[in-house]
This record gives sequence, C-alpha cells and structure tokens, in this order.
Amino acid sequence: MLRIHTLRLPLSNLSLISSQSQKPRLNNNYRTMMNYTKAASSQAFKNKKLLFRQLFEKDSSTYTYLLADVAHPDKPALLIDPVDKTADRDLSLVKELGLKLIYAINTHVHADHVTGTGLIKTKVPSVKSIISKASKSKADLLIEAGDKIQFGDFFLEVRATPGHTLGCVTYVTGDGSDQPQPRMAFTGDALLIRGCGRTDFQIFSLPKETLIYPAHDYRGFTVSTVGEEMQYNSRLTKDEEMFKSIMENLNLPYPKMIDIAVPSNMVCGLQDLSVKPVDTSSN
Ligand SMILES: N[C@@H](CCC(=O)N[C@@H](CSS)C(=O)NCC(=O)O)C(=O)O
Repeated sequence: MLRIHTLRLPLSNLSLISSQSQKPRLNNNYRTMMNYTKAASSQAFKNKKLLFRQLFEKDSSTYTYLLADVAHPDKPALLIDPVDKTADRDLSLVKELGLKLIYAINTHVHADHVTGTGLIKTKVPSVKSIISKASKSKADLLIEAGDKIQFGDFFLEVRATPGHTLGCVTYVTGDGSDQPQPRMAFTGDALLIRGCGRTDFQIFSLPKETLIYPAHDYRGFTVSTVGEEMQYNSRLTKDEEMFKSIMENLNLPYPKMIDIAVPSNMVCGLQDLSVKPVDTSSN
C-alpha cells in the first residue's frame, strides 16, 4: 500500500465557504496565466476555486508557480520554486490578491539560481519552507514520495523523480473529483517541455572509471563504465531530438508481469501470499 502522509496544516479544520470567494484582479504587469480551473461535470469540485499563476524570472528562465484555494475563507496559498530576485514581486502579488501564503516549496536544490524561500521566510515568518528529504538540504518540512501538501481543500501529492538531482520531486495536484481537473504536475527540472533536465549532475558526474551494473541487459553484456557509456551509449550520445525520436520509436510491448509485479512490489512482494505466481514461461 502506498504510504501517504498528510502534512499538518494550520487551516485544515476550517470549512469551505464558496460564496465568500472573491475574484482576484488580473494584473498585466506580471507574466502570468490565471486559471480558475473548471470541472463542469464534477459536483464535488463545483464550489471550489483554484487560483493559479505562472510567474517568470528571466535571468535563470525559471518559472515560479502560485496556487491558492480562493474559495476558502483564508485563501491559503503556496509558491513552488520561488527565486530570490523575484521574491518581492511574488509577495506583492500574494498581498494584492489577499492570499495567505503558507508554504514556499522547492522541487529540488537548484543549481542556476538562489531559491526565494529563505528571503520569503524573513519577510513572512509564518511561511513554512518545504523540500524533499532526499535532497539532504534544510527546510521546515522535509517531504517524501507519497506525502500530501494540503492548502485549503486542495492538495499536492509528492512523487520522487530523481535524475537531474537525486532529490528532485514532482508535485501533482490531487486525484479525485473534488480536485482540479485536469491534474497539474510541477516537474521541476526532471521533465521540461519537449526536454528534460540535464543528467550530468547524477550518474555522468561520477568518475569515468566507475563501474556500471544495470538491472537488465538484453544482449549478454554484464558491466560497463561511466566513461564508456558517455562515449558509446547509442541513446545518451544523441541530441535531444534524436533521443526523443529513439525513445518514441522503441515500441516495447506491455510488460507481461506489470499488473502483478507493480502492486506486489509496492509492498515488497508480500501482497498476498495465497496467490500463486503466474507461469509466464510459455508467453
Ligand atoms: N545556462 C544556465 C544553465 C542551463 C542549464 O544547465 N539548465 C539546466 C537546468 S538549471 S541547473 C538543465 O537541466 N538544462 C537542460 C537543457 O536541456 O537545457 C546557467 O548557466 O545557469
């Protein structure tokens, strides 16, 4: 079973009063997108309003995201990946819209800019900073895969998405008819639009002589090295377009065991000992 933690929230016991929601003004001075997410078919979502803004920091080309439950009396809000240079801008927007900023969150330890979370906390001390435990950095709250970050009646789920950095996580809006649809995933640098974050911070940052022992091999190889893979890996030596094309054209079949293996492996293989393993040897 998936381990779910819900972070304790100061606002969790307050009820939702949709009629008190107030439409924030759209300020054209910001590079923003406002989305009062609609779920026409969802009765559960009907009385809820997510405010969403995409903000931009030009020197590092970083997006910061502001989310708030504006149907909630306190309008609790959070910022994902704020930048120090634009912290004042973000806080002005929060104030202008009458929001209560409760969390300043990072997807990972950024290498190209200084996070705005520290600065924001000095200006609004009640704000709690959040980052993954796997990032090995400091914050008020260290989250792990499966945790939920609640703001008003909305929440973000945490998914581990290492690769660019070890502690990279993706924050996904909640699943369920009372949560915004379509769901939104804040991927940090793990997945970029038509690209992905660089991987040389991880495996390819190891010494070239490091031995590589993979989980699978389909051609009879047993071991390689970082240097060898940097030079000869037929996928990772290509440019982005070619890499995408190769991956899109792999056409691998649906793994035979996936429906049994995944649920079972989520509980270390001990899902239900009365169920006999399926014989797939003839497939
Ligand atoms: N020129 C920038 C750094 C650009 C860069 O390396 N971006 C990273 C994400 S920030 S560490 C990345 O993963 N890029 C992937 C890509 O496809 O560009 C600077 O010096 O700050």
